[in-house]
Amino acid sequence: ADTTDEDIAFGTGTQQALKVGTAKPRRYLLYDVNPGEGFNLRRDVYMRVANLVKKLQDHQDWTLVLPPWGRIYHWQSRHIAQMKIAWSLFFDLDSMNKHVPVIEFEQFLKETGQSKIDELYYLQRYKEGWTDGKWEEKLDERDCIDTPVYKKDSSGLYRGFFWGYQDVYAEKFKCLSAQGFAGILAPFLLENTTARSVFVDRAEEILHDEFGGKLYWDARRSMRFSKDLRDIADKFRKEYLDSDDERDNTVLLDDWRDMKPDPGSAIGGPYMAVHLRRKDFVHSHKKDVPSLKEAAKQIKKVLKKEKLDKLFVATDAPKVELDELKKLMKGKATVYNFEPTTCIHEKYKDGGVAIIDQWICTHARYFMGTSVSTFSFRIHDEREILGFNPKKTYNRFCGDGQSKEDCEQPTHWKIEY
Ligand SMILES: C[C@@H]1O[C@H](OP(=O)(O)OP(=O)(O)OC[C@H]2O[C@@H](n3cnc4c(=O)[nH]c(N)nc43)[C@H](O)[C@@H]2O)[C@@H](O)[C@H](O)[C@@H]1O
Repeated sequence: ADTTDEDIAFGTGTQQALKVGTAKPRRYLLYDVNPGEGFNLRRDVYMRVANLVKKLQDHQDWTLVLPPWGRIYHWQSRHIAQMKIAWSLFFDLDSMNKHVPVIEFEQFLKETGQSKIDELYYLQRYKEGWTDGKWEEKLDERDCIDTPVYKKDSSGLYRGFFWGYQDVYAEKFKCLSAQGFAGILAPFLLENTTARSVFVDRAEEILHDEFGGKLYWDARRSMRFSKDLRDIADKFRKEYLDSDDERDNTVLLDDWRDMKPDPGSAIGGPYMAVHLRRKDFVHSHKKDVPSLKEAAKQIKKVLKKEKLDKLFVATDAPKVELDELKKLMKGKATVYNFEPTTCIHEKYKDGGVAIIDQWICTHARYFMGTSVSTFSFRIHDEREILGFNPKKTYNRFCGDGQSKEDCEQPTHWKIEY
């Protein structure tokens, strides 16, 4: 079963001498997420798929192809080109590669020398929902529930958005009803198909194999931000917030696998940071998202308790709201927010600016986020990785008039090393 094309070509007599030729050819797993999802949920889906690749790697040589960034609803700066963005603009690919092999989509095109994806599977739920009210893991080829976003052209090839690469097509397309953990796809990919490149779209349909387990955290820890973005954020910390890694005890070792700080060892810079998610959250999470007046009240309470007088605000709020918050904080704290230069904004785009905000929040002495925002959750993880005291991390704003019991604080997820 392990015979490869090379073995056949060279015949069995030369097999001994050509051991090197017995390696199976590299297979590629591509994936994408529902277009409506935001940046930080997409990062979570990456981790699920990365750990699927980890599983596949036990059997065959699979490489994960990273879906170019673009067309994200929240990236609203229309004057900036925000398509076909490489992962390396945001993340440190060397770090990610220490967990599983990953390449950019353009590298995939180069390596395969064509614009073809062999097989495309579009994940969807089961039309009938759970059978007998029971949840079970299952995976089946089914008719598409919704009208497919990929269409057959006159030569029988499947065309679609493919991240804006117009030449790209898939040779085969199927809808796949999936209910279960990411690993459910492993037997399917190993046994039901021999295609060299397989694209799984709507990968958010599958769940983490072991949420909060060692592999979960390995994938998470490997997802370091790019050095450029960290440097910009670090410069801001130093210039405005009296914060640097030596003093704050947040030194980053070159290799994430070597990092295992004692919980509570990271002190952070002498400022409080908040992630104040506004826009759609103001309406969609009304109960849990405070008015600006209430937010200011809650911030002041912490500043007093923590004896801090600097506040860093990360927010998607329009300028008028931020100005209002600044007014409300007058006399209690100096308020800082990161405003990119045109050059930084154009180069690193809305995604990069958001990462800079996250990295500054990560290094604060005390952090308070917004309920159920994945943007805040990723800051929690980052602070956990650096070794902050969980009491200074897992905090969130409460809604106006929300009782303490109703304002459940975020869960503390401990790293499994
Ligand atoms: C309910 C769901 O909420 C999810 O949002 P949620 O988890 O907060 O978090 P994200 O999935 O990251 O989406 C929010 C996006 O808004 C921008 N944004 C939010 N807060 C900040 C901030 O403090 N600074 C900067 N620079 N940008 C911010 C940024 O582009 C970020 O990726 C959405 O992704 C889903 O589409 C859905 O709406």
